[in-house]
Amino acid sequence: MQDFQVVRARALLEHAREIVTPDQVQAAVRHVADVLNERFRQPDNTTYPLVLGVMGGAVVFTGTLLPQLDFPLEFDYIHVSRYGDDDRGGQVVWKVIPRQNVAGRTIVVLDDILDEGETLAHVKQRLLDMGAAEVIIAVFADKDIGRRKPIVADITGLTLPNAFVVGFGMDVYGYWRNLPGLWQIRQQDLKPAEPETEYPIPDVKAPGTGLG
Ligand SMILES: O=P(O)(O)OC[C@H]1O[C@H](OP(=O)(O)OP(=O)(O)O)[C@H](O)[C@@H]1O
Ligand SMILES: Nc1nc2[nH]cnc2c(=O)[nH]1
Repeated sequence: MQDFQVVRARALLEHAREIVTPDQVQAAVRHVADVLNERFRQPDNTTYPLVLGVMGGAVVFTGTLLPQLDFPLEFDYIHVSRYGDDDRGGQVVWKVIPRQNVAGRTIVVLDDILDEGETLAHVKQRLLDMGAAEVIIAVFADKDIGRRKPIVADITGLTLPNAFVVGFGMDVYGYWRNLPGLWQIRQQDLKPAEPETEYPIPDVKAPGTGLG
């Protein structure tokens, strides 16, 4: 079983293409840090933001970014998943909800990727419903999907083409969150879409045919 995992993980990466180098990744994180520092480091700033990393994908982004922030902050995480081990999004599932009282506070939400935007739109709305005064969305990457999204990030590290990527916290079927750069997975290595459930068409006879 473990052999299978290793072989499958390696095969996926063998056919993948690096589209963002580790240096470019670090520059993107630096950019997000610079914008946040500019926003909160001013001497007259009295806001003590609650920074929430969206687990699991944001774990690497969060761990890289936090030591680059130079203002007082409180950190915690929330855990939300929409893709599970799949390469297509489904329902937003909350695994850990915000534990602090967010009412009246400025919240900075950190996530690895803004793709269709469903996850972060949902997270932002929930925080606002809980009384947050302000929700700032900072993403490592924003994917150019060629259509409108339900949310726009306030701070973006870099923009990606419309392809499924892994690395820097992002996984394919659970693999390769640990890569320091971003890799595009070959399209044919992604699972085909689930076929629509097909229901048998009932054999309806016209009335009066004498059948059935
Ligand atoms: O913009 P969307 O289309 O909603 O997709 C973005 C979300 O997808 C990923 O999470 P995922 O559900 O894969 O869980 P993970 O963080 O555990 O990988 C990623 O971390 C974002 O939270
Ligand atoms: N790994 C990964 N997770 C995602 N979640 C939403 N989009 C993506 C993506 O391109 N790659």
